[in-house]
Amino acid sequence: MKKVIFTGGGSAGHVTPNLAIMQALDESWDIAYIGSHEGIEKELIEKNAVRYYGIASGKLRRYMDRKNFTDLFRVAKGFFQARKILKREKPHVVFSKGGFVTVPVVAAASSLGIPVHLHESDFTPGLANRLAKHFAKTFYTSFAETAAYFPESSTTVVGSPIRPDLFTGTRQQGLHLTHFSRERPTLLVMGGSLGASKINEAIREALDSLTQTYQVIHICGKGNVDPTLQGKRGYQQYEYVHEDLSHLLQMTDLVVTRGGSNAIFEFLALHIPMLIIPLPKSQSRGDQILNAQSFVKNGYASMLEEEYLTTDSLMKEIHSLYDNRQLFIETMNASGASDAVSRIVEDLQARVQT
Ligand SMILES: CC(=O)N[C@H]1[C@@H](OP(=O)(O)OP(=O)(O)OC[C@H]2O[C@@H](n3ccc(=O)[nH]c3=O)[C@H](O)[C@@H]2O)O[C@H](CO)[C@@H](O)[C@@H]1O
Repeated sequence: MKKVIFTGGGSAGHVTPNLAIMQALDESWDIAYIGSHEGIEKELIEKNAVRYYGIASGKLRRYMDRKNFTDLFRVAKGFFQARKILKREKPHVVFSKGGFVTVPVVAAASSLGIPVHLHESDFTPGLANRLAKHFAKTFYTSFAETAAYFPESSTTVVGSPIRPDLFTGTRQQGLHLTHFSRERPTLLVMGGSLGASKINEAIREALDSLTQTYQVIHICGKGNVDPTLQGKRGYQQYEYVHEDLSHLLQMTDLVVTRGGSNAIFEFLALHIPMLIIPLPKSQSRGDQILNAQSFVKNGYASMLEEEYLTTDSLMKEIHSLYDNRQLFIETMNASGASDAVSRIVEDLQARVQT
């Protein structure tokens, strides 16, 4: 039997592309997963009935912190745990999606001569993938420009691996779940898989004005549901949405989102006009700003930087996006998004046959 081990975690963006590829592999494949003990990947993968191994994982930081020392030990521990799992499982190939937990896994795979395929979702590679690339043989990117960071001869621009079931929702089911009307436009707010407190605050401050025009679905992240707003007319909150997301997307007319690569490629594939409010440089390496700028340049999105986020600017941008929605939809329609999943699956098949 052909065997592949997937790895990736820390946030859903490092897991959902793995899920997309797993769903496309036929029954001739045996699949297992290595992630951290407590990350979101554990829940998302176990829900899909895939064999899951947790290993120790440490955060890799670019700055001085006392935890760097203890985390180095955790990474080393993770390496030996991963090696033991890989020796027992003997996969033909490891597929790595990024996130800190993947570094010891790909290092262990490389030490055992197991080929590693690696996918980078963001416009510029994160620290984990910058380290992991030294242990990988084959590279994939979502953005064309990102290929420059990897060896030319073994890198392919494939786009983002999107879960096939995200395309199978129905508007009818979405309306049923939300109890919304089919007459009014629906705005979906998605602040990244872990939520975005700044976006949550801004949306709630603008809620009375927003609900005069739109019905609002707000995915606000774990622990961020506001109980005082439960039952408010035209407003539905969710911490995180699993398989029902496809239905909510089918009834969505426009979206306000963080600049996480997977989310914005999904909206592009579904032709949903988007206003991106990227995670600012003060809280990140600025990758979401680059993701967003690339989408704005291509005419797929508009962008509002967090430092300019106020109730007024938010309302103005949302109305302008809605007024110009047809233009965005036509540009996204013409973009001809590539089929990342098929390309990666073909390569995995070929790897096992060689
Ligand atoms: C804070 C942080 O470090 N964010 C990073 C993280 O974002 P994050 O984890 O938010 O990742 P993305 O926005 O790329 O992807 C989120 C994924 O979760 C799914 N989803 C989300 C909410 C929900 O309720 N249900 C659901 O299924 C989305 O459909 C998508 O597939 O990884 C991305 C991909 O490397 C990066 O671009 C982001 O900068």
